[in-house]
Amino acid sequence: MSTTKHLIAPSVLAADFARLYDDVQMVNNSEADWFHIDIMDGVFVPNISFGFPVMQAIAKHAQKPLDVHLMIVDPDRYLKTCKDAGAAVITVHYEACHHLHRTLSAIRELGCKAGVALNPHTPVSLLKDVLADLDLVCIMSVNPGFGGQKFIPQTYTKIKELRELAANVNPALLIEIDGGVGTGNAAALLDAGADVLVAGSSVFGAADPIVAVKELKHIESGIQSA
Ligand SMILES: O=C(CO)[C@H](O)[C@H](O)COP(=O)(O)O
Ligand SMILES: [Co+2]
Repeated sequence: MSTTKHLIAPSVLAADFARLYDDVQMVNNSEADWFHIDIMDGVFVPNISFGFPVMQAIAKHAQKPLDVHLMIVDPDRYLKTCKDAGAAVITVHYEACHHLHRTLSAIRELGCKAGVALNPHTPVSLLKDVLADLDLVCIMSVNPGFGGQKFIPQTYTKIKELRELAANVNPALLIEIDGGVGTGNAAALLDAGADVLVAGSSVFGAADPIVAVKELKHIESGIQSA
């Protein structure tokens, strides 16, 4: 039986913030691999989610790595705070960085995995000269700022383009898809070359979130592994 290689990262943005401890335990007890933590500043995106004190509270009880998605301007200001609050992966937005190579080096110097997120309008080709300095690229399949939005189909092409671009420079690069992911598009995303699936509303909005995670975890890519 082929073991699934892809990772599932439930987005806490879609959790019940009035019962956050219970939702953290749900993720701990599920087959999820990471916690996806969406930090929004109301400037880079037209929404404010939560900050580092809430992230620290999640980290206290989380039994899986925290995959932090910084949707904030000038993220260099908060890299150490983010690390100290428990981040394992820190993803900054390409569109929010003036000196991306320096920011990625700073994330790695903190001991975290370095990720870059691309808005739907941002081509993967812009990452050409930093691909070797990256552990993860988060391809936004919605416009960032809100959960529960409609998946943007152009994402499939972007995944294939990125996989090709990174093939020689960084074959181990993790491609993460964030926004509108569920059982309806997961197999096609894996076929296109995705490694990590972020899922907010399709998990926390499900009748049984544990089952929803299990279904995403056990979805097989249609392409037989070589
Ligand atoms: O980064 C995000 C929004 O900016 C969220 O991670 C993303 O939307 C996941 O939520 P959903 O699965 O409900 O779309
Ligand atoms: Co996100």
